[in-house]
Amino acid sequence: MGKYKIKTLNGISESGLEKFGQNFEVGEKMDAPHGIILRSASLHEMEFPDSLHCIARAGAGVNNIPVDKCAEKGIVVFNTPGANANAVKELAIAAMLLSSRKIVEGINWTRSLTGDDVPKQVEKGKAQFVGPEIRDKKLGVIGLGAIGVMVANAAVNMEMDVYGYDPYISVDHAWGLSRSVKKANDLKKVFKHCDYITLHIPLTDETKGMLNKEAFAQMKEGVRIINLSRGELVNDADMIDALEAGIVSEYVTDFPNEKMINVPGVIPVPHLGASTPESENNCAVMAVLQTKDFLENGNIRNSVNFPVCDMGISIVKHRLTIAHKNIPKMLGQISAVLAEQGTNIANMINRSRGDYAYTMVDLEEEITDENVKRIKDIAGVLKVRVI
Ligand SMILES: NC(=O)C1=CN([C@@H]2O[C@H](COP(=O)(O)OP(=O)(O)OC[C@H]3O[C@@H](n4cnc5c(N)ncnc54)[C@H](O)[C@@H]3O)[C@@H](O)[C@H]2O)C=CC1
Ligand SMILES: O=C(O)C(=O)COP(=O)(O)O
Repeated sequence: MGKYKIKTLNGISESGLEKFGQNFEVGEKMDAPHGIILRSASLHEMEFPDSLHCIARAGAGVNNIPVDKCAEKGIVVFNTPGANANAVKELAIAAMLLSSRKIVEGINWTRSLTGDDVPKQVEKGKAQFVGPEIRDKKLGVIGLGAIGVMVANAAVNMEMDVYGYDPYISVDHAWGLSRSVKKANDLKKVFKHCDYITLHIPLTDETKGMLNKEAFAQMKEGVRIINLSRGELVNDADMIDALEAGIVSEYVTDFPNEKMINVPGVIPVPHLGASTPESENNCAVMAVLQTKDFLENGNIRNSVNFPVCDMGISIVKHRLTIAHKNIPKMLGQISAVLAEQGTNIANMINRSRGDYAYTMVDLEEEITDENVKRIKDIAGVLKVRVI
């Protein structure tokens, strides 16, 4: 076959793209791509061509991708877990300090000073920018994944009293969490006790609008809220009311919109969470290597809609990969087609995840086009590739 075609959306770091190598053609304009690599661009309105096998989000959040629609078409969606977590952790710490110490107002005021006695004006005027330290304050971390764990641990190191809430925490992340972080069994505990609350959860149907009127009503007066996760996790109208009422004293958001940018107490940041050279490189390298391994060998790592499935480098005549529904009799029907052709199966694995499954078959002989079509026609088969 010819070269694999990769379409890029958003600026993807060159240090990642160069890892594709000779077998790949990469560019913003690409007809009938086999893969797409992107950051935050929305794919919700995009029509996916039949050629498309995979989409890689160089980053964490996949709410810009119609993940279920992709699964239905057998398109594997990847992300790059943890690759930008340190960048977001550092901004979260900065955000807590920005929300406390009136740094932005102070800088803006200082820049407005004129005359030849600026040092004198500074000393006289600084009293208006007093703000509290974060040490000994209570911080609630909602979501203890790659970022939340790092933020919680860093806050412990800054001598904060940290509460963590995550009903779905993974074993690995639980292992990484400082023992000083207190477990909050419900959000009420976080809302009631915390002076700072930081969100590190994905945007899903469950989490949309999590911080709303009811939530604000339970919070400590003057709470500072950090949202480097997604704008829609917070109900904007309710946040504006909570700011006006003094329940929330400061709201740092990495996802500002036209309603919020000039509201007093809002500190709007232009989605800078992952904007460091280190995290842009990490994400791009991971997204590229996962895409390359999938297209060249059919292996799946870090997908958000298909299971982990890995048979190493393909060294046989042909490797067949089949994305299909997780329903009975699939393996039997696939192997029946191969048996009828008299083809020996050298190796085969099948993995499932929720409603979807993935099967890889190494064959010692070529499979005929007709038999590939027969496998494609099995009810429940979503996509078949011969590598
Ligand atoms: N501002 C930026 O540039 C960036 C923003 N993000 C956002 O941060 C989010 C988190 O990123 P990671 O920590 O890397 O993801 P992650 O998948 O490692 O962690 C998410 C955590 O949230 C937990 N969670 C899910 N639903 C929850 C709920 N209802 N209540 C409490 N916890 C819940 C999960 O169990 C998981 O531990 C991303 O989904 C993305 O939206 C991520 C990277 C950069
Ligand atoms: O990884 C994420 O979820 C982010 O929000 C980062 O977005 P970006 O890649 O900087 O457009």
